[in-house]
Amino acid sequence: MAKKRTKSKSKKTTTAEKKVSFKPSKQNKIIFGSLLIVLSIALFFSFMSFYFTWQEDQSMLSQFADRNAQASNLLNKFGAGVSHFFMYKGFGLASFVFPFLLAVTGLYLFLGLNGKRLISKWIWGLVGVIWGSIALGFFAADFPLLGGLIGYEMNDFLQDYTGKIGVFLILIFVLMVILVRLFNFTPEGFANFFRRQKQKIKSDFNEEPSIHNTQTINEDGEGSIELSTDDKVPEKIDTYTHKENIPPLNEEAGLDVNLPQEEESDIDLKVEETPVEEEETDVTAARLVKDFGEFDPKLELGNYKFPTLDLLEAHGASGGITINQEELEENKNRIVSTLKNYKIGIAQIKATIGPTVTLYEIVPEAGIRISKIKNLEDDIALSLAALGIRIIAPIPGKGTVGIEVPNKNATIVSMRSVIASNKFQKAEMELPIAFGKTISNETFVVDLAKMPHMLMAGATGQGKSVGLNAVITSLLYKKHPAEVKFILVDPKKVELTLYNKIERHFLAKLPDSEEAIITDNTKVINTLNSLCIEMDNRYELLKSAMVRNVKEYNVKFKARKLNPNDGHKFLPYIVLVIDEFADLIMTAGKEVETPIARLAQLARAIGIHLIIATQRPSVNVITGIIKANFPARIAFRVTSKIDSRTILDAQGADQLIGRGDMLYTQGNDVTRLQCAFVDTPEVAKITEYIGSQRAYPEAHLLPEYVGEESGTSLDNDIADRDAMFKEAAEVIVTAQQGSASLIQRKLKLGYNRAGRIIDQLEAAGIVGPFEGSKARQVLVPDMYSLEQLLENEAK
Ligand SMILES: Nc1ncnc2c1ncn2[C@@H]1O[C@H](COP(=O)(O)OP(=O)(O)OP(=O)(O)O)[C@@H](O)[C@H]1O
Repeated sequence: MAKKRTKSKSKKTTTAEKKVSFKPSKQNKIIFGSLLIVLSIALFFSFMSFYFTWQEDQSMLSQFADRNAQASNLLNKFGAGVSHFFMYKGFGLASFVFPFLLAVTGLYLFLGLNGKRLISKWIWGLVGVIWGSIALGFFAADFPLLGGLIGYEMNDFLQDYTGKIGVFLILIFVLMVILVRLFNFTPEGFANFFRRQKQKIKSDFNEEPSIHNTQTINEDGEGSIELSTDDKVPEKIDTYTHKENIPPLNEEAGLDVNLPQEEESDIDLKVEETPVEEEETDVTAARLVKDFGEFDPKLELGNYKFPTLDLLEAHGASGGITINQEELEENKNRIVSTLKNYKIGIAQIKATIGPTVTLYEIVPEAGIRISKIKNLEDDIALSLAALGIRIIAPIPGKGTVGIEVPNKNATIVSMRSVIASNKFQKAEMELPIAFGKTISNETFVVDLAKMPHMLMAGATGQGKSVGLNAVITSLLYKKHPAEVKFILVDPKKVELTLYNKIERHFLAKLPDSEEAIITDNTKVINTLNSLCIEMDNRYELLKSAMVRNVKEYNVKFKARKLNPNDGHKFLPYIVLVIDEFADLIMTAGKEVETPIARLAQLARAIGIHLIIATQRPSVNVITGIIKANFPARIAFRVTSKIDSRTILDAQGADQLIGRGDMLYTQGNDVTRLQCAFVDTPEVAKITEYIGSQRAYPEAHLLPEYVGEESGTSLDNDIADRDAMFKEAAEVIVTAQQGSASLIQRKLKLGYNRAGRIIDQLEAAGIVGPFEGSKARQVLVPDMYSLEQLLENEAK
């Protein structure tokens, strides 16, 4: 019932929001765009014909309503009237800018382009109209139609104050502003342009010899290669040959004389050309951004609404912590008297009240050894009759010793309160996670992208699943579906199933799998290997884009500096969550450890982050290699000191009180936190809210991974070989790297075909057998050996 009610509620809100939205639909944009284009054509023809027919049509203007009266304008009375208004009474010749602006606006709407730049086009257009009409206003006495009435009046008005020369200077200044702002005019650019023109004119005198020279280069072997690249940039050839022709020998155009000089001029040429080429890509990108705006990855789900706060419960803790003064005093007195029993004097004591634990910071009297206090942990716990006492001696960065004492009545830290906190809302992080609150009741927000991977462990029932939900929820509240994708592995089959509803928004899966959430351990191996392929692909993309990490890559892609035709695309973050990692290691063992370690080592730069959770924090699960690559670790309560050491390399997790009480470390410091509580019904509501919105057609697809068992056809039948077999073999041998993704990339093939070719290469003895996530060994050392091998086969 309750679910139904929330469903209908969310439906209601979406329809209400739909009504309020004034955004025109795509169809309306096309219709309106076409109208503007037609109108602009009509205006253009009206204006054109106005110049020939205006005198005849003068008398028509007063007879607009008379159906029998006809005007000579191409668009009859409409054309005559509108043109009279714009051209005669308005801005004269400059009015032609209006049909142009209307046409551009119409095209933007018609093609559904991003209209951000349109406003500036209109502003500059209007500036141009005013400038033109004032400038042409100078000729109003002889040709009144050039500047129109407004142009004349404005010119006259300005002349009354500044005189003719003054108006002229003002116009020159405004022209300068237009040139600089609109056309990026610079004195150097102007000089370059002038120089280029000069060279062009010079070369026109030497046309014949220049043809001669190009031919010489063509005949030369190397020359022909140069030419093919030059073809794209014809200017290069021109400059190249023109420079050639500048020497005084132009009349004879002796080939031998000219060629050595080529080298000399080449140096000049390179110095000039290189920056121009660099600028070219930047200029193209800037032009694209100007015309279409920055690339917006969120556009496809432009109407996506982030989950609202009211989907989360306050858990009765919105008012903050209730301080029990008596409890505070009592604990303080007990601590002081216990220490006194052991002859430890206290100079000062201070309490910081957290949601579950209160920290008593003491400054011992001079001469007291800190280790003495540390050893009294159990005695203090006994005298306070409380579980979960932890002594931090000394507190890092402070000259004090901390004693953490659990509160009698712990306050639940609701997910709602941490999500609503300023710290989270204003967090400028790539993947912000609001874990909960610290001992001083501050919201604790960290960036998963910086961690860059996280290990979460704790005995059963201590809050691990809630912790995982808190992490995922944080990201769902902050990230658009285009920006982050989750891969969820849930061997328990019940913990993460709720996220099925957001499969087409936020989840990623293998192309051939039905379920996005992986519950079968054997399938995890394929997913991990596929992620390794994704990682390799992403590294290739980063390399070709010449950036160091995914953030820079996406910035460059958004600025349209990377061409999607070269395989570039917006790269969302991928977060792999594995619940019950111990279970996975038990069933799949080494096979998963290797790709996980590889991902953990290399994936940070390319936006793949791993979160693994386990309730069995033993050394054969959390192995050295895993630990080394997971610097961010979270420990919920564990049963033994050894477990605590396995997770954190420090004790303390055994002294936690459970129910979300946790220790977090990202290197050296260990922070005690109360994990935010998000209950299953809340997660259900959030996923329902997201799931009911428009989604992508399917879950984000990971690269296909062809496992060992699928490469069965190892028969070495030459006739059955792929048409690209030889090319692929050459690629593999040249690169000395036997990977299907290399073939895929270089030969632009699908993964399945590339996989088949790799199998055929294996059958032919060119690459070695499958070696998990590693590339196969290449058995042929060089191209010569390859040719011989293939020739022998053919015999
Ligand atoms: N942050 C929290 N605040 C308050 N209570 C919590 C918190 N986290 C967990 N709990 C309580 O502890 C119970 C168990 O939590 P949870 O299901 O997350 O444990 P778990 O470690 O995942 O257990 P298992 O390993 O069996 O899945 C919850 O039902 C809840 O009542």
